[in-house]
Amino acid sequence: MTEKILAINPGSTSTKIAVYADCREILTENLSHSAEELAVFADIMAQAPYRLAKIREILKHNGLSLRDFAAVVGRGGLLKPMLSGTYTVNQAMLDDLKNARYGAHASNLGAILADQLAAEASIPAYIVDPVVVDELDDIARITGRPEIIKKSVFHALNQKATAKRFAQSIGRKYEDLNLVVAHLGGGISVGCHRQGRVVEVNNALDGEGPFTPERAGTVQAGQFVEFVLASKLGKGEVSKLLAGKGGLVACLGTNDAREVEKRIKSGDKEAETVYNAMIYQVARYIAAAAVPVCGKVDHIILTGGIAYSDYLTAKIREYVAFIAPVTVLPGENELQALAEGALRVLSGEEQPREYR
Ligand SMILES: Nc1ncnc2c1ncn2[C@@H]1O[C@H](COP(=O)(O)OP(=O)(O)O)[C@@H](O)[C@H]1O
Ligand SMILES: CCCC(=O)OP(=O)(O)O
Repeated sequence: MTEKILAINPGSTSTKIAVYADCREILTENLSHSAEELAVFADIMAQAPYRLAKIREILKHNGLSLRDFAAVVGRGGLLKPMLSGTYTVNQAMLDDLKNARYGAHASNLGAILADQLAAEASIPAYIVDPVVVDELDDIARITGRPEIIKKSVFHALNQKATAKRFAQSIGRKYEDLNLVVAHLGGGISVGCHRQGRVVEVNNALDGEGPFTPERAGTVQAGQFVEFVLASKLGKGEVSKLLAGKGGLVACLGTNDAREVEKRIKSGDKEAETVYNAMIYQVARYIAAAAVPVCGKVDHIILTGGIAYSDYLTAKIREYVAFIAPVTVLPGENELQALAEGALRVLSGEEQPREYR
């Protein structure tokens, strides 16, 4: 029997949804939310009714009822560190997300929206490979301050789905390869996938890694402390300096890499200098991600929205081709990966995991 799945991927500036009949996509929509639209909400949780109404409109417009679905699946947000897999949305998870117990990010809405819609049709709600999938080697967790332990926060869903798809495309098993995967989007994460496990990756949300369209990435800690103390900003505002108002937003006033490239083409030297610096930082993190496998990288994969840029991918290739061949798989496979994760559970191929 054909199982219909509703997949929901809330991002910082968009809500992407898709409907799958088994693994076949029959509808996809990408709703952009402008900064002005979102500015009226006090925090991310307050956006839930607004985003929910938009999803309902799409379903109605396409003649779909929640009763048509076997399950709803959402992107997984900031929760406790978790193993890769499909999780049933439960009360413990909803409580942690609603209270932003492990931090606030748009992905926190994935389980909340999936749960609300699924409850109305008495069908299950799931999340798959949340941003807190943790497969780090223990050595990667240690920092020079014993009270600060590195956390794994990255584009786990797209990184793992893209890496598995790449392995399949070359007739190899994901678990037999050493891959470096760079997700290049609003946030950027660069992971070392050693035989099916992401043993090292920058924390994409928390001031670690290359700077990005909207994040500061790694900044020199001493200077940052001085700046924050002198600024007298509150916690929320300081967090925004790192994620939301950092990177290209801070340096060039836009989070749109396409706009930056237009400026470069029209001779804007400042845009060129900043964008090239971001590219250089991504390349450095790719080289660093070769360390856990002592340089024995089978392949480097560039993915995410900015990987559509020939300008950027050509420059990264130039920097890192000495390590391993580079393949560009632009965009993200997140909605498909969500649907596949739900289907594996519905078909009995995989047991859903429980969040405790
Ligand atoms: N053809 C393109 N060339 C360069 N940048 C692009 C292109 N298409 C999308 N982008 C950029 O990709 C970024 C968003 O990537 P995406 O992976 O969708 O983000 P997120 O990680 O927030 O889901 C934006 O900065 C956007 O400008
Ligand atoms: C929270 C880590 C994943 C991430 O950065 O997602 P976006 O790039 O979609 O903000």
